[in-house]
Amino acid sequence: MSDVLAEIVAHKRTEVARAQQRIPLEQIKERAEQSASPRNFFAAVTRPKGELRVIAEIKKASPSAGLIREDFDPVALARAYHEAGAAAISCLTDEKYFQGSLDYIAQIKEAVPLPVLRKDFIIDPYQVYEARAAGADAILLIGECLGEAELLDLLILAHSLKLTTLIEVHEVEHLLKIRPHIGFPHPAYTLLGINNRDLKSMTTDIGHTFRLLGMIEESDIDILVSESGIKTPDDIRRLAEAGVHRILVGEHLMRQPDPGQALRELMGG
Ligand SMILES: O=C(O)c1ccccc1NCC(=O)[C@H](O)[C@H](O)COP(=O)(O)O
Repeated sequence: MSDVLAEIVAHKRTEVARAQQRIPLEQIKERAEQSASPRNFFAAVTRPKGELRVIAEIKKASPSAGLIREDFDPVALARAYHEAGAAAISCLTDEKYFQGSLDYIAQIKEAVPLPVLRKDFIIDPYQVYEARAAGADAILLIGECLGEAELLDLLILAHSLKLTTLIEVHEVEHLLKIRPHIGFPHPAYTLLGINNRDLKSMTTDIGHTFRLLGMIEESDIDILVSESGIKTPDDIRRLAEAGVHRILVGEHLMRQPDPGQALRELMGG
């Protein structure tokens, strides 16, 4: 694990412990069970087959870039993304490193009909219940942060709560670890993400998706999401030529004066 990821994960453990003191596990479970049924994130991102679907990200800051957008209104951003044709929204909920908030999810869902991903560093079942209680439709699980048994436990829990899971990897060894579990425990709830961001060098390269593509079954191409460092219509054209039609874009959109217009241009007008 890179140093930055190790630091974030260590902080998450203390954050989860503190959250459990405020709201005990039994209580957060009850809240999760009482919350409205999730929107279908999986279907929004994978249908129609073979057509571009964009997960547009709401992210104020990041460890690699610092503050990305000063004029930050998550609801206005969600509306702009929806009007521009985003298939779904990814919302950073980590407070310390990304200046996000779990509260943004409910605010966004009240404003737009799109499904929303809780983009955070999930390492504990408590956070899965917390995500569902906050209104999330999907959660991110990062291969680099989780052992195989932990990953399977979290996948089973997410599925029992009807949440879509985006399992993301950067390193080949972690792709090898998760590959046998793609589609587990149910094929209509799991997406596979290749993150083009190298957290050791803090650089992005969409060539990383092309390098790992050969290790992915052709039948899984429709659930494959290329994430990070996507900035131009040409990036999207190159990914589409390789059969990759699902993408997640954050920083490029967040840096533009008009993120909705930037998304339209990125998607080819
Ligand atoms: O972005 C970072 O600096 C970062 C650092 C440590 C862990 C994760 C990090 N980013 C999360 C993401 O991968 C991106 O938010 C997401 O894939 C969108 O990427 P981009 O379009 O390049 O903003």
